[in-house]
Amino acid sequence: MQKTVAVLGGGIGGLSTCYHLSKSIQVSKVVLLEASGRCGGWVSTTRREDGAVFEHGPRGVRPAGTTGKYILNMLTELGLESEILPVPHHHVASKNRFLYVKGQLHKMPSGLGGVVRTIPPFSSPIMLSVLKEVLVSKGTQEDESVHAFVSRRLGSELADIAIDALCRGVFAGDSRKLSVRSCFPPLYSAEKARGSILLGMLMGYEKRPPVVRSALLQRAQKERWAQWSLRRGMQALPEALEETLRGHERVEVHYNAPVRRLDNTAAGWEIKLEDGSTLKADHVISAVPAAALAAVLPPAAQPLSQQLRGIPTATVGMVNLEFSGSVLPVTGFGHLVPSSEDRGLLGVVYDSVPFPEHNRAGEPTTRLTIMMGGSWFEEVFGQPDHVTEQELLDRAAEALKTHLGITDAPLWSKAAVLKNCIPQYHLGHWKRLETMRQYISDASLPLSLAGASYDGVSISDVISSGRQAAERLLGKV
Ligand SMILES: Cc1cc2nc3c(=O)[nH]c(=O)nc-3n(C[C@H](O)[C@H](O)[C@H](O)COP(=O)(O)OP(=O)(O)OC[C@H]3O[C@@H](n4cnc5c(N)ncnc54)[C@H](O)[C@@H]3O)c2cc1C
Ligand SMILES: C=Cc1c2[nH]c(c1C)Cc1[nH]c(c(CCC(=O)O)c1C)Cc1[nH]c(c(C)c1CCC(=O)O)Cc1[nH]c(c(C)c1C=C)C2
Repeated sequence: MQKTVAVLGGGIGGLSTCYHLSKSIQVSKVVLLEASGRCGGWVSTTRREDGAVFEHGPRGVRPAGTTGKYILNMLTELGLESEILPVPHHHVASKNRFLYVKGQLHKMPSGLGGVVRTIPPFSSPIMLSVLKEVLVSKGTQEDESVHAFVSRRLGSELADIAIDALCRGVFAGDSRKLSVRSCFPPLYSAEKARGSILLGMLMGYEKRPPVVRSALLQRAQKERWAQWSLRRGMQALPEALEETLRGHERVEVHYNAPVRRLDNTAAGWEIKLEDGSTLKADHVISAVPAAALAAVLPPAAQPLSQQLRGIPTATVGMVNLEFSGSVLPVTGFGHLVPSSEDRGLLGVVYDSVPFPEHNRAGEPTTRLTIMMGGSWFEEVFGQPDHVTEQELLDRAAEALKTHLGITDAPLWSKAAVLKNCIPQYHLGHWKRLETMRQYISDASLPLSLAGASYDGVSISDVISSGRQAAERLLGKV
């Protein structure tokens, strides 16, 4: 097989796809087509001259699970080992996460002491709900909302407060709409395999593929890393991937190359770009958001486009702030706000706590990120295109004052609306994926799907989706 493969989208998913394709001599040419003038997609870092680093997208990656382990091996291959900033499990940013409920910050229960006692805002010990969970009979539905699943198994209080907030802190989404099967596969699989989340966690619920234990992975396990970032910010990861690809003779990287139309001909794909030029490819791997792929597929693939358009997204209002000195009344990773408390304010990340290395040099400062909107964006702020930076800054300042008592004027700020930045895996997402993949197979379309729209939104999941798309094409899986 000597193929030309076009990869659509230069986010972390598209870059990972190209990286894995480039390792095989079966592919004669890899062409990466990215609409914007930069790589990385939602992975975006501001690096100031005084050394301060601000994240506008992802800020930490979990090394847990197969996908988390795999990415550590990739960091070694990319020569990024010395850049890693690990946060171990015993770090205060791993132990302390807060919920803002009824006008007060509450530390989320953690460790044995935290789960055996009644700790506000909960009215009974979490351990009690967990032990009772073993006795709850197994669900029979093919899918369930995250909220319904947790209410049924662990009680409505945990679902209303903790799980509602968790879904906002990962998907910026609504636990009453998000699918447990697609958003939290371990919970769904544990119940299916063992009849209980607790038993599933204790006894195991799936076979995990072996992962090569590189020296870095062994170090992460020995030091018990909970998450990691990079010294020059998360953007250093797509930059390193891009640099590696640029040095590769079989890879072409095109920026400012928005794909406008895909036509499937007898000789393969004809890819029309915005500038009117056309490229040919034997296979296309799409790593653009589902709706962006739907917009460029030919009319004949309408059933697929319709399914792709059915994957919703959430918009996040994001404000990065820097303050002089130490302004936080508590220390930890940050706090989340359940939707019952404030629909528009999702949470606040205390960036300086896990990553003080990203503070400016020479002067003590505090960096915070306030995240707003998500599934509630339009309801609270109106149309994303009409929301001003000042509105976001004012809303962030109000939250910092009421939640944390911070009234100082910031030294530096940046506000942005991240339109449609997180895909929402709503109830039945798994069935939609099955229908789409069946269509691609039945129609013999030389097309693969990668990126955050399908099988996980975390950096590790998205990198893994690119690797899997490449390996399937190369016949390894
Ligand atoms: C605010 C926020 C915080 C997050 N925090 C974390 C975190 O802490 N940890 C974590 O693990 N994950 C986090 N994530 C999730 C993770 O960052 C994303 O899921 C991931 O970066 C998505 O990568 P992607 O390549 O699938 O998509 P994208 O980043 O959306 O990349 C797609 C690319 O396709 C391009 N494109 C679109 N249309 C076309 C076209 N027609 N032609 C050519 N190119 C096109 C776009 O310009 C873009 O560059 C966060 C995400 C957000 C938004
Ligand atoms: C307040 C909004 C958000 C915060 N982070 C995100 C949003 C929308 C986005 C996000 N955060 C994480 C991921 C990756 C998920 C993964 O599987 O690794 C994404 C897409 C990591 C994460 N953040 C929180 C949790 C519980 C997780 C899962 C992994 C982990 O346990 O570390 C909680 C959390 N997120 C935010 C805050 C303020 C917060 C808790 C205090 C911000």
